[in-house]
Amino acid sequence: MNPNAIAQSLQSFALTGNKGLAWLIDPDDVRDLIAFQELLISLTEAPIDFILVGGSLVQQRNLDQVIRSIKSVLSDIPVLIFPGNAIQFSELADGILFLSLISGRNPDLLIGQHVTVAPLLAKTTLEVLPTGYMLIDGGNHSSVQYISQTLPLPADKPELMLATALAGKYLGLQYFYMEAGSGAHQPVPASLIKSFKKHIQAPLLVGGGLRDLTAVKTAYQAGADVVVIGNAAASNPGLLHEIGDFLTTIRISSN
Ligand SMILES: CC(C)=CCC/C(C)=C/CC/C(C)=C/CC/C(C)=C/COP(=O)(O)OP(=O)(O)O
Ligand SMILES: O=P(O)(O)OC[C@@H](O)CO
Ligand SMILES: [Mg+2]
Repeated sequence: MNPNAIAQSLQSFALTGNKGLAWLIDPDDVRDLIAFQELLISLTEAPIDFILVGGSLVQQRNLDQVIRSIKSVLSDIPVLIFPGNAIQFSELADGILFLSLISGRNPDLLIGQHVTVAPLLAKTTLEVLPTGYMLIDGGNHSSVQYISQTLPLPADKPELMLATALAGKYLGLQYFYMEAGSGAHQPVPASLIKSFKKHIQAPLLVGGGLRDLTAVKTAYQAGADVVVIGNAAASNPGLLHEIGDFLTTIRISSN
């Protein structure tokens, strides 16, 4: 496999204006492997660009098993670790979002966990994607906020988000993830996404509280390159098909 395949794919979304779809699987939610395999099989036709695997907590040691299951059914979709901490590491993944929580001031999540896992990463072929992770206030307390013990960026202060993102860019971060928090009451506002994209060309992932196609379209129209769907995919896997149909239509009409 091309060692930069994921980076190139993310860059091409940002360069071409094509839109991407990522499905977030929390390994803690995978308790019944047979039901999980059935869910994967039901999604073989959905045009999912990336599968993210991770969570704020680790309650079971099943990361390898979950990735093996994904690979056995959806072998062509890159699997990226979306780590809450350095424990969430598997050589079976294709890449890792090497998150630095730049909206916060917790050194362990800016550089600490990274030092712990870097020597292991150096021994693998995982693609490492240096990513500025910005937690945005989604109207409720998220697991990320609690676990990280950090304050989210205010949702109505684009200038604070932009200063943070620019600092991340100048530090060399190449990808950005605007996160309202899993299950956010309000997703990241379009105004923040627009403000980011007006000033920064880097690929932008947006997630947290995107529950329906309307919310996803709003994020795309504002400039999100990739949207991340977690909870809503678990309660309604049909949403991934709906987004897929929408993407197929816009990809055809832009050709
Ligand atoms: C680079 C390495 C190894 C670690 C970086 C670790 C960092 C910066 C973490 C940021 C803070 C954090 C706790 C992120 C978690 C992100 C994540 C996987 C969220 C998924 O959603 P959950 O927060 O698990 O949602 P639920 O509460 O719905 O389970
Ligand atoms: O579970 P949801 O609300 O879709 O959030 C997805 C992701 O952004 C969480 O890290
Ligand atoms: Mg979780």
